[in-house]
Amino acid sequence: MSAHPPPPGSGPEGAAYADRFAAESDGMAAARERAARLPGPPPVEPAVGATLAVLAASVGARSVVSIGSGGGLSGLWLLRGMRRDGVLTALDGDPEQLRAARAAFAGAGVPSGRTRLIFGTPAEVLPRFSPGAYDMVVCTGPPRDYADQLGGLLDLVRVGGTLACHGLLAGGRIADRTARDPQTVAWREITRAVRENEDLTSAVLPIGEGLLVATRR
Ligand SMILES: C[S@@+](CC[C@H](N)C(=O)[O-])C[C@H]1O[C@@H](n2cnc3c(N)ncnc32)[C@H](O)[C@@H]1O
Repeated sequence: MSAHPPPPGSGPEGAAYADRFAAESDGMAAARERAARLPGPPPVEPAVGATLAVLAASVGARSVVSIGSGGGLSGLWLLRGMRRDGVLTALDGDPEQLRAARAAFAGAGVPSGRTRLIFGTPAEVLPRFSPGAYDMVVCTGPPRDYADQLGGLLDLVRVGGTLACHGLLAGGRIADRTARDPQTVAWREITRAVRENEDLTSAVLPIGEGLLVATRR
């Protein structure tokens, strides 16, 4: 199938507008500043955060798992969209990132009972979670670190719930069939598994570094 030409308004100007449209709270701005001082990949762009919030709201999310808490920015966006009694479970393999996420949630006035921060990798932590018990699972870490756990992550999502994975368009290599670097290979595995899963309806949203979304039918 041939690709359509990009519509007017897409590209950098469209992306900048989408980020401006997604107004971040003071707590989010503080979390972004704190995250910028940490080593490691940057937090999600405002437009991606806002999309995560919309997805959380659209599934009436009460329970969300976030793989790769980072400094808590995506968590704050998710909490904005979740029900007021919802609980966000966020895990990260870096204690410094978890500390930053804890500070971000406290600084934004999030009641402590609404977040559960867990140190560990998906492989270590997933066995503790109940299959089918989550309205949404969000992955923002490097795909190599959870590609082999994708089945387990999908099992967490209830029928009608949503999986969102951020970063697949970073570097523009996924569409390049000759690209063989480990991150691109991991993204290919993830996108193929999601697209071929008949229990999922999926799409790629070209916002931020690319958001793969899939809803369990
Ligand atoms: C892009 S950052 C997350 C940004 C965050 N979601 C936000 O928007 O604020 C990716 C995070 O994944 C974490 N991470 C990377 N590999 C991991 C692994 N194997 N297990 C758990 N966390 C991991 C990193 O420590 C980092 O904090």
